[in-house]
Amino acid sequence: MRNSFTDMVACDTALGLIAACAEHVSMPAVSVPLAEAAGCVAAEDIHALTPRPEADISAMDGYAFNHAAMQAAPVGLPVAGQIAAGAFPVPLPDGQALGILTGARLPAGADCVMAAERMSLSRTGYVSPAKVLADQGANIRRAGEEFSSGAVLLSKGTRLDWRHVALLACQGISEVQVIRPVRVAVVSNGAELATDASDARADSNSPMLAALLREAGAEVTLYSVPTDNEAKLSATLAQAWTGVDILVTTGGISVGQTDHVLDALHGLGAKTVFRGVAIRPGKPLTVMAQGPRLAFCLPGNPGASAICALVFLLPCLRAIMGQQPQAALLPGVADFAFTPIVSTTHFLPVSCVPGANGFRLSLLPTVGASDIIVFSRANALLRVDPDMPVQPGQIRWVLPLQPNGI
Ligand SMILES: Nc1nc2c(c(=O)[nH]1)N[C@H]1C(S)=C(S)[C@@H](COP(=O)(O)OP(=O)(O)OC[C@H]3O[C@@H](n4cnc5c(N)ncnc54)[C@H](O)[C@@H]3O)O[C@H]1N2
Ligand code: MOO
Repeated sequence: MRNSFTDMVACDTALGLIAACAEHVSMPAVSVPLAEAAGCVAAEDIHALTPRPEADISAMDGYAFNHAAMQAAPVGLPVAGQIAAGAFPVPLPDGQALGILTGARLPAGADCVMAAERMSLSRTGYVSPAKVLADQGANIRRAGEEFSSGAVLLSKGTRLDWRHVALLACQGISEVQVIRPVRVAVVSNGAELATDASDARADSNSPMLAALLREAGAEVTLYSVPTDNEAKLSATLAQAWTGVDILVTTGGISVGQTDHVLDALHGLGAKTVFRGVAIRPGKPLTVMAQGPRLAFCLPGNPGASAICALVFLLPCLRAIMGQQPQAALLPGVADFAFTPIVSTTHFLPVSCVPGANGFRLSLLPTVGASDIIVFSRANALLRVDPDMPVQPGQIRWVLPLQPNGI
């Protein structure tokens, strides 16, 4: 089978087969300290334990008083004391005002707060509005106005970031149930990766894939097999696949005499999910499975490896971790034409920059599947299906390449 692409599948067929495999893989929930939860995926819906604010509180540093009492007091109300956040206040004494600080709980009996700079304080200790009396209820943040107890704060499958950390921290939550990160082993191979090879090449795919996978929330272990020896490759693949959820290989899957990855995986009992995809670049992409454990065999050409990881591997990872498989796409207006070759889905690195009518998409010059630098010049990836040639002026949707969007 190694030397054949006769059973190559279409792009969407490959995505469908991967999605079906991902359904058989599930990650257990684990508890992590909130401080370490950014980047993890929530394993359950999280509900508010308490309303926010928990009680009626002051929105200003100023004075709390009873509106009717202030209205009826020609020289204002005597200030009986001060309430700061952190202490439970005594009820407002009848016919008096209390100094109050931002965030402090409103004392029973008070129904209005005015900012200190809008009040006059007499030498005798009476406080009154400097100009106009604020409305009843002014400057009070009501209990539960942001959310009530039991409200859904975040849903299962949410990838946590600083926003969710703040939300959970305000509830006093210090531990979160998250989906255990998918464990991935990345194995590069090839005699040219040996540092002492007479024509040595640097391994750029392993660090690239590790960075992509870690960004997506995976736990990554790297292995290198800097030789074309099939037995050594097989031994490392067996070791790498033990205890991980996904094995990722890069290189050694085409039709060359030294391309041993697929045979080695067969030897380890793996079955082919698909061999080859009608895409460019990335045609040799092959996925294999052994029970619920998946092996993504990516091409060695760095550009092809990156695109296969972005388009096929990361959606699988997200699905396994309970997230939407497809990352959000952005619309832009193409300023170029591109005609795909027959029956082939192309992936084009493009630049996506703000223009007069939304984002403008421009094709970047590339030398093809081996190109690395084009990904530093591009900030998005455009999928072009065989029946959807690109025309200038057309709106097309692109996948942002940077983790924080464009
Ligand atoms: N007769 C054919 N030859 C090739 C075909 C084909 O259909 N018929 N397909 C081509 C395509 S498309 C691709 S893509 C490559 C994929 O080949 P492999 O996956 O077997 O990759 P290698 O041959 O091992 O390496 C290709 C290229 O990539 C470099 N490489 C490999 N690993 C790394 C790494 N970890 N970091 C950086 N660069 C790496 C390697 O040095 C080669 O230059 O096959 C075509 N050939
Ligand atoms: O598809 Mo290969 O991945 O063109 O270089």
